[in-house]
Amino acid sequence: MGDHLLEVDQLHLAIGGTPLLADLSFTVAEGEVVGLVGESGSGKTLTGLTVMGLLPPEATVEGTITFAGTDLLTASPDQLRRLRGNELSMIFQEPRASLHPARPVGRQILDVVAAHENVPKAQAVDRACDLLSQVGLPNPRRTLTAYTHELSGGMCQRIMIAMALVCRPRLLIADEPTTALDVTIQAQIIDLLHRLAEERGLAVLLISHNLGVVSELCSRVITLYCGQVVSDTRTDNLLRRPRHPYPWALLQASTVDLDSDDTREWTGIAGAPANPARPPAGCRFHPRCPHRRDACVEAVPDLVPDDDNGLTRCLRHRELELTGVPA
Ligand SMILES: Nc1ncnc2c1ncn2[C@@H]1O[C@H](COP(=O)(O)OP(=O)(O)OP(=O)(O)O)[C@@H](O)[C@H]1O
Repeated sequence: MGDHLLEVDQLHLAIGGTPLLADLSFTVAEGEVVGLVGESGSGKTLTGLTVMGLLPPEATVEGTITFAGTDLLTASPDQLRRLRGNELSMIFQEPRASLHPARPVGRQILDVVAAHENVPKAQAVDRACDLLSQVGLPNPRRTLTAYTHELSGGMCQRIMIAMALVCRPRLLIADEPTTALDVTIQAQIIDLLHRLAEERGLAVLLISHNLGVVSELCSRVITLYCGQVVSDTRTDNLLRRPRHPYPWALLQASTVDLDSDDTREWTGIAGAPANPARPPAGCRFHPRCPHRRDACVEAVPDLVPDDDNGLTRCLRHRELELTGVPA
């Protein structure tokens, strides 16, 4: 396990005494592009914020988060600043909300460059232009003088990605980076992330509820349900033959079609998501699971190796024959 860039182990998170993430464990290797999926409220964003150390003061965290060999939960403030400022970056769903509306975007990018690199202004401008070209923005010098209201959502997201790249991160946590964008622009942002991952060896943790996005970009998918990992497996295996009834239900409920350009968002599955503050006894998914047995109500399943070299949290994962989506 030592060669993982990020290793989250038995993470428990509570905010104001309310448990929200439970026994969460996963890894991301150097250069790996991994999806983190689940319905709204399953804990995806909180997982990203916990790794970034962006939690409110009333949060309590247990477990370990090791990034490039350093435990982020016990590291000194200096170490954390260095890692979180330089090697770890996060981008969010609403790029416009992350940018200041009354300052030219160039000023905001130059602030980030200045915070990371001690270079003269002309060189900082060159560096900002170079980053804007790298994220596919035409006419970077003109873009530097623009305000967010003059730019499209896709352009704002490219600018956020450029700002995340200033510090040459090894891991980018991208939280629903395409959700607020129309389908054509979504595809362009996915292509951009794909190119950056390949060219820079950048590891990406892609948070999404969109199976299409995840299947195009990610080699592995981690599925969260009610603050827990229920499945962690290669994307092709998940699509071909899910081992856990929750990702299976997500696939069935989705309009995933690997040959079409539709938005491929899942349309919801029967029943309401369980509340991590008051999780059901036994398997947290059992109240919604069409495959449950009495044992599922009583015993808490562990996340265990499955027959695909993945991990599954289901007592019945070896006996269930769940169908995926056509290749
Ligand atoms: N600061 C907070 N204080 C208390 N509860 C919170 C806080 N932030 C999030 N939660 C709760 O934690 C749970 C997980 O939230 P999170 O935002 O991680 O979900 P998500 O999977 O990212 O969902 P979405 O797709 O809607 O963004 C939700 O029930 C949410 O209401």
